Amino acid sequence: MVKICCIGAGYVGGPTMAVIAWKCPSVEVVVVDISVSRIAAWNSDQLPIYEPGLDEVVKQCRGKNLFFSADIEKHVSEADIIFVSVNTPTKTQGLGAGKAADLTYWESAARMIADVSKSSKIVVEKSTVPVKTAEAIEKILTHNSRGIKYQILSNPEFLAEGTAIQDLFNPERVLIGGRETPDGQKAIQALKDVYAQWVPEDRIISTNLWSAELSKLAANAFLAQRISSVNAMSALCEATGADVSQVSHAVGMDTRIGPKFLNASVGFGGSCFQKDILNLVYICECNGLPQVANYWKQVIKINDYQKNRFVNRLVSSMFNTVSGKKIAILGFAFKKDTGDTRETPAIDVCKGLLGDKACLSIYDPQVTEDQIQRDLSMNKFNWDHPIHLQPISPSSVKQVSVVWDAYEATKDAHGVCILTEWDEFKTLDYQRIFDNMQKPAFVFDGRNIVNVDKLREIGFIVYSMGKPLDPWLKDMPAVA
Ligand SMILES: NC(=O)C1=CN([C@@H]2O[C@H](COP(=O)(O)OP(=O)(O)OC[C@H]3O[C@@H](n4cnc5c(N)ncnc54)[C@H](O)[C@@H]3O)[C@@H](O)[C@H]2O)C=CC1
Ligand SMILES: O=C(O)[C@H]1O[C@H](OP(=O)(O)OP(=O)(O)OC[C@H]2O[C@@H](n3ccc(=O)[nH]c3=O)[C@H](O)[C@@H]2O)[C@H](O)[C@@H](O)[C@@H]1O
Repeated sequence: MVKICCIGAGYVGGPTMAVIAWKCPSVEVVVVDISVSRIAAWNSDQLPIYEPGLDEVVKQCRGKNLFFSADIEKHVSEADIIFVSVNTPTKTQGLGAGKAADLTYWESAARMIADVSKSSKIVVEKSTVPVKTAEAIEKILTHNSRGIKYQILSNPEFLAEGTAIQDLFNPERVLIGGRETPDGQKAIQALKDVYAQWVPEDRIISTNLWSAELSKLAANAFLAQRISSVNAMSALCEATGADVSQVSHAVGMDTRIGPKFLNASVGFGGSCFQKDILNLVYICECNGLPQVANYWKQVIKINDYQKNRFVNRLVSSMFNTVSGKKIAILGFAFKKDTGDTRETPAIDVCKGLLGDKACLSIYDPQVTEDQIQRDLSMNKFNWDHPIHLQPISPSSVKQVSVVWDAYEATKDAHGVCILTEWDEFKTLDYQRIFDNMQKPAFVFDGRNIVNVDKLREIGFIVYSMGKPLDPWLKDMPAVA
């Protein structure tokens, strides 16, 4: 029986291994983590992450060929294939701070593998890492090998949160990079054999190590670039009276461009887009390519501009002050169908409004009060570390209350901000919300999910990203 061990029981390690276990009953899969509480949660009825369809897959396999354990060394030493899916956050200090990937967790995992291994291993990079990381890992392993052979593979993950199980069941491609040596090719084949249990062979592609590592950074950069492109257009739409949804539709009908990933928004979030682009920028700079670095930097700059623009629109349309005003925040997760708040645009928008002394009442169906308070009091980049190593939230932010109902959040509010596109926000009783708000009542839709005409009929002043402006907003001072 092939034994797989995955180091890192997070958003990638957990679902990916659960699906491998489900699809490969003859493989034993153990997921290990330094966070004991996370492992306990994986072994309970309340999984540590919310992902549609995940519960069922875990329940079917757990205890049969899928295990979650904090006994890292035992399971690493017994495994044939070791996936490493640990955090690779942006460095906060020292060389490359604010850009380079922090490989501390990766390196400590690699050293531990070298310490405990007694047989040959295939070590698979599942985390997103800088190009050439495999070389560094190879050096750590071989310099400490005591005669044991290691093959390093790069097998980046392309799943998106909220659709992870669907993406893993039916991936558009599985990418495996390895050494172009006979041993390297043998290792690629061994991993191919696992995926081939359910992925059609033509979708499993193999490349050299560096192409696989770079393809992952490139894919995320291209995706984020699309969003920044459409968001840049949204600003121009507002200035000219064009409607960004109509522009996206018309542009996306060109099959060379395609219709997906062209929704204007308050900005992209999530744990990876910004981190991976910063990482790419750093790699370009280190390779003497400042023009290329600057090109990709713009994707992040437009994203920051979009979040600022949203806050400025809000404040300027509410008589240039939100001091002491209740603002309802609907949605805090970085996208729907996840409870993940890493780099969610809601953090920047909320901090912007708090900076103008607003009182926020926040509702998200999947995010806890504790998480929101932590996010609003934590420094940038401190969030992407193992939970037990994160700073303890100093004190809760006083002007923030977290409620469990959209109607409660909006009661007596001056304005409503929609920051996550949860389906339930599309079907709220907006007449009821209007009746219970201060007047004039504002809606700022950062996800373009409400029916603008209907809301205006009710009496709301509505701002929707990239849509023709409400006459009220046209008269307000120009914004950034
Ligand atoms: N979240 C996502 O949708 C995707 C993430 N990725 C990449 O996958 C990697 C992991 O991301 P997530 O799963 O989202 O992070 P995560 O934070 O949810 O999970 C990482 C886990 O690794 C554990 N860990 C850290 N160091 C460890 C060590 N030395 N030994 C054992 N466990 C250790 C942490 O306690 C944590 O539970 C990152 O490189 C990310 O860029 C790639 C594709 C999608
Ligand atoms: O490396 C990763 O972590 C993953 O990053 C993204 O997945 P994810 O961040 O989970 O979610 P996306 O659906 O890509 O959304 C990212 C952000 O962009 C925003 N977005 C997305 C699409 C769009 O048209 N407009 C838009 O603003 C979303 O609301 C969200 O805030 C990629 O889609 C995955 O392929 C990749 O594996």
